[in-house]
Amino acid sequence: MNARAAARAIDALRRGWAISVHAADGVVHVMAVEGADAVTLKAFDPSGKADILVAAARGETLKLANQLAAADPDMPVLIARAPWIDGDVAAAIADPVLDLSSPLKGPFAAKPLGAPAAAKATLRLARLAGILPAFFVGSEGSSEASVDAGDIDAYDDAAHLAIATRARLPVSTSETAEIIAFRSPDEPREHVALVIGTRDDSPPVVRLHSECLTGDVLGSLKCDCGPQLHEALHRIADSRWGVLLYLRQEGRGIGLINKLRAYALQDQGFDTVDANIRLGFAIDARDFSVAARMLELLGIDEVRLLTNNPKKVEGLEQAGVKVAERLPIILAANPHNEQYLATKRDRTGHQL
Ligand SMILES: Nc1nc2c(ncn2[C@@H]2O[C@H](COP(=O)(O)OP(=O)(O)OP(=O)(O)O)[C@@H](O)[C@H]2O)c(=O)[nH]1
Ligand SMILES: [Zn+2]
Repeated sequence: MNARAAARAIDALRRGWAISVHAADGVVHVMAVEGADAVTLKAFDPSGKADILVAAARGETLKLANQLAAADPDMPVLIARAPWIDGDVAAAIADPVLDLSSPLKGPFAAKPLGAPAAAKATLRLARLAGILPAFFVGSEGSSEASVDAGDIDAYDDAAHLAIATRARLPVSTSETAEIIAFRSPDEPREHVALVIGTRDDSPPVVRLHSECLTGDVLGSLKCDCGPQLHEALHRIADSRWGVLLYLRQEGRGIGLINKLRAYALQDQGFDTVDANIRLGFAIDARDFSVAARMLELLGIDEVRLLTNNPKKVEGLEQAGVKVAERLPIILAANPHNEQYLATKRDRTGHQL
């Protein structure tokens, strides 16, 4: 397994370059619909015959299903290219946010997938690259990067995460806090831990906070991230000792731009769960093994976890961290996040 190959493929996709994705059942040559322009598309697909690969959920909105959907509901859908599907139509196929402003014409037709495992691996790359899960699929041609399905899993593996550096960081809740930065050679996201208080043998109060640029930095009222972050720092500072893990898992792991696309869908009336599904992503794409690895590197094997999300407890325990206690972290709603919190309670099992 070669995480470098995945890194190159992700970089190429974000630049709009063609890549090939290999799996046991074959290979697909793809270019992200989102990254393509008239010139690059012409070079990739001179005769305008490249089909379009989309996530299962997007296929459903377009009233299409893959031939293997009965066995695997997550199986991507290959849309047959028709002469009227130009670059603009392809962009509208890729991006559900455009559904209201450019209603899709259709009818679309699904084609059998030549290499289902390679197609699924391609969609996993879309999430890692933070792009829409929609690709032109060309016939054999030159590609800028070549990646194997196994390489993609290696990229996501937290095993290579290591402590890069540490320093004192006085913060408003604790003048004696220490910040510890973590890095993996495989992928560019740098996670940090803030350790507060004096370490002893008791399990620390720990908060796993997933990055939310809009909530943490801009004071967004659409979610509860900013207030939860500050409340967590206070609760940790009031305990004997504790750790805040700041995880670079923006948008529950789909990236900032895709999260903002989910917000645009929320503007159209979809809730946070349906918006993710409509974009073609999991409801929650996070993997808490990164957090577990950070705790391991800090020498912590048992925690008192500040969360309302039972999946965080499960995720940590599965990754080998004992959760001695779950500490709720409940804050007052505001008119903009009332519905978001209700959806967390009713659809994602948060104990609110
Ligand atoms: N995709 C998506 N992500 C969102 C949305 N609103 C907030 N987020 C992201 O959700 C994450 C915040 O989740 P957390 O507060 O860590 O955890 P949680 O799952 O809500 O559980 P708690 O520990 O109970 O707070 C951040 O990465 C936010 O960017 C949304 O509408 N769509
Ligand atoms: Zn938020």
